Amino acid sequence: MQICRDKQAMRDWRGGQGRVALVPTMGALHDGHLSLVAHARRWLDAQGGGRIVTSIFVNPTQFGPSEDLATYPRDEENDIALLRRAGCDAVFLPAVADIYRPGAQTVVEVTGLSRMLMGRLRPGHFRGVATVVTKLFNIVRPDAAAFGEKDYQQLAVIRQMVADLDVSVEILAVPTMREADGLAMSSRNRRLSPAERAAAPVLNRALDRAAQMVAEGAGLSAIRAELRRVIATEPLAQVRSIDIRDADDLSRIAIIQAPVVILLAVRLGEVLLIDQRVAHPKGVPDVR
Ligand SMILES: Nc1ncnc2c1ncn2[C@@H]1O[C@H](COP(=O)(O)OP(=O)(O)OP(=O)(O)O)[C@@H](O)[C@H]1O
Ligand SMILES: CC(C)(CO)[C@@H](O)C(=O)[O-]
Ligand code: BAL
Repeated sequence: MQICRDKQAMRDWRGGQGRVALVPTMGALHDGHLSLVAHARRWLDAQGGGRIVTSIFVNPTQFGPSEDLATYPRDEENDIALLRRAGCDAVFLPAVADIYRPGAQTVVEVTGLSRMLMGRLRPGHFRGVATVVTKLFNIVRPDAAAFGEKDYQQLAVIRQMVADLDVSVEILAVPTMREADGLAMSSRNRRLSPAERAAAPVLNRALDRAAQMVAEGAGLSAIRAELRRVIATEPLAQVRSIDIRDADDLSRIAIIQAPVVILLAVRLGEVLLIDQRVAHPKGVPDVR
């Protein structure tokens, strides 16, 4: 596996390759990330083969001033070993100064989608994400890039950016990998205390219950109340946001007539966890 520590090394390696799929990450890798690598491999195989690049870059511009940039988990040695074992072909590990040159003035912002939901909780977050993903696409020039459905709004932002700016990268959406007790895998799970970790599967339990209610034809306010009730069974869990939106464009809905996405942001101690579930009302087939 080729290790590229700056963008020139990445470009040099990329120049000699054919088809490439990119897996953008912030490191501290877990099986969820490795499922993105496996998904990228299946996509490449279906196209006749190619190489996988995983990027590891804790992107400062997507963290707000009071967020966890300084404490974000980092584990480079283990990440490299995991990627080698997973059959990744190259890893891109740039320094912040290599990605953000002094005097840079240009940003990429998906205006509508970035200002709602997590964008309200984390102002500027999706501008940072869209900007760094654009830069990664320009450096690596991938044919496809894999993103997890766990970060549902991020996936929507990237899809919108790619469509709006005519970026010729195919976006691969990968289902959420979970621990045996249902907790969505996340690098931030490492920062949970044992008691917080024990409480954390409540997000998945609440989402299961809400999806069942959607299928049974329940209304929005009853589903929201039930989500709050289930989460309140764990006193350590503090709800930051509960949203039920159109699954395609994340727009607000008055009644549930089409597939919806249920989005949760819940704080456990210092850690903000997110999870989501797409749910289908009775009689509306899953055609997504
Ligand atoms: N459990 C998971 N299953 C599938 N994909 C995942 C999972 N967790 C993260 N991803 C995806 O991996 C990519 C990189 O995410 P990132 O490095 O931020 O990891 P993370 O575990 O989501 O970390 P964080 O704790 O910041 O949420 C994103 O596309 C994200 O959606
Ligand atoms: C897509 C991403 C790598 C951009 O920094 C990040 O937001 C993430 O890890 O999901
Ligand atoms: N997985 C999303 C990256 C972030 O929380 O900043």
